[in-house]
Amino acid sequence: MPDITPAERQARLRRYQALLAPGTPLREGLERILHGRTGALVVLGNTRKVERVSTGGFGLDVQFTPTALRELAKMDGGIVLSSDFERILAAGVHFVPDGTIPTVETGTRHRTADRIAQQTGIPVVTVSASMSTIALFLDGQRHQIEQSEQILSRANQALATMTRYRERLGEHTRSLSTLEVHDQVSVKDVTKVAQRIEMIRRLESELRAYVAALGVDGRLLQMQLYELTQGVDDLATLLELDYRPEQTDEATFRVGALEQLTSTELLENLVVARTMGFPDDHHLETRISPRGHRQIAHLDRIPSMLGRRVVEHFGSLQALFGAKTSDLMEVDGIGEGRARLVREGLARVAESAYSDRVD
Ligand SMILES: Nc1ncnc2c1ncn2[C@@H]1O[C@H](COP(=O)(O)OP(=O)(O)OP(=O)(O)O)[C@@H](O)[C@H]1O
Repeated sequence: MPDITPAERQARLRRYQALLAPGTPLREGLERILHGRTGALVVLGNTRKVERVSTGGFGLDVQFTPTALRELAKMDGGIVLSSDFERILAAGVHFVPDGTIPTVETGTRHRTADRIAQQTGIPVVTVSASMSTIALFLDGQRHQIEQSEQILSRANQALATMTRYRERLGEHTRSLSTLEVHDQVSVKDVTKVAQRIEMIRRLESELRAYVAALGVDGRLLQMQLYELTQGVDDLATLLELDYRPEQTDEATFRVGALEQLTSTELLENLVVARTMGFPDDHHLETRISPRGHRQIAHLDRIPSMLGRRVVEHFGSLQALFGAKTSDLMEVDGIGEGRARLVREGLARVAESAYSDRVD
């Protein structure tokens, strides 16, 4: 395969995993072959390069159906599908890829599949008669196509971890809110929230891969994932708006920058602080004050544009806490009703902070 970025490689893998996910016609055909205890070698597309490594067999060009695939797999040799996977173009094909292409596979079916995929750039799926497994050969790598139960058990573990991460994120943001009211936030308190956001994002990407591989069996998981990740991106944005140092621009202060860290680095608060863009003169204990975006965004019935305007007018959460209804009415778009809503909302935030303990 010509040079492709790791992200493109990942996207390509996801696309083929989705094609092979439970519930798709291709997966159904492969499952039938698996349960019939025969094997198969299926080339997922037809190009000049594929033709060049194909010999013998029967030209068919018939509609793809799971049953047809299962029946044709009984023949010796491999099967070629059209590039849109809608038609079976040939069966009983003997493939002769370049024998010098390195492969770690042992059986002839799997060695051939690996080499065809490497030589032509077209993915190949195998069903192993002896091992009862389905594998996808793509970009020089073998990917096991697992049964839903196996994927689900790992996905459920990841989901349980995600639930714990989400709880911890909730604890850290509540504690941040309390500290904000007392104007006692330090760099460390913000990095702790950012670190949890990044951990959730990492796990989310793992769980998305499970959802893709599970196909129809992944619907419940998808809904649970949606619930658990809701609001996380907004939180990251609000954190950036609240704590971006004066002299720093938007591109240099980003929670998203944490994606470049290794999992060990992500646990180091100081590394997190530097990576997300706190300047060198900020230490973990350096006091910082929020502008108030996050607190205003959580107030009911205040549209976000208006909320931003209020924050920009006052400049800091502390100034907002000190604002009277008449001060708030100086902001364009804020009448007496909304000014009261903001006042009462902020008073509730302050009250709940005084009833919470800060740890
Ligand atoms: N070059 C090839 N072209 C097409 N089909 C092939 C080729 N080589 C092997 N096969 C298919 O694979 C079948 C079994 O091969 P073999 O058992 O050696 O491979 P394997 O990789 O160990 O597969 P399995 O795990 O299914 O036993 C052959 O009967 C044939 O249908």
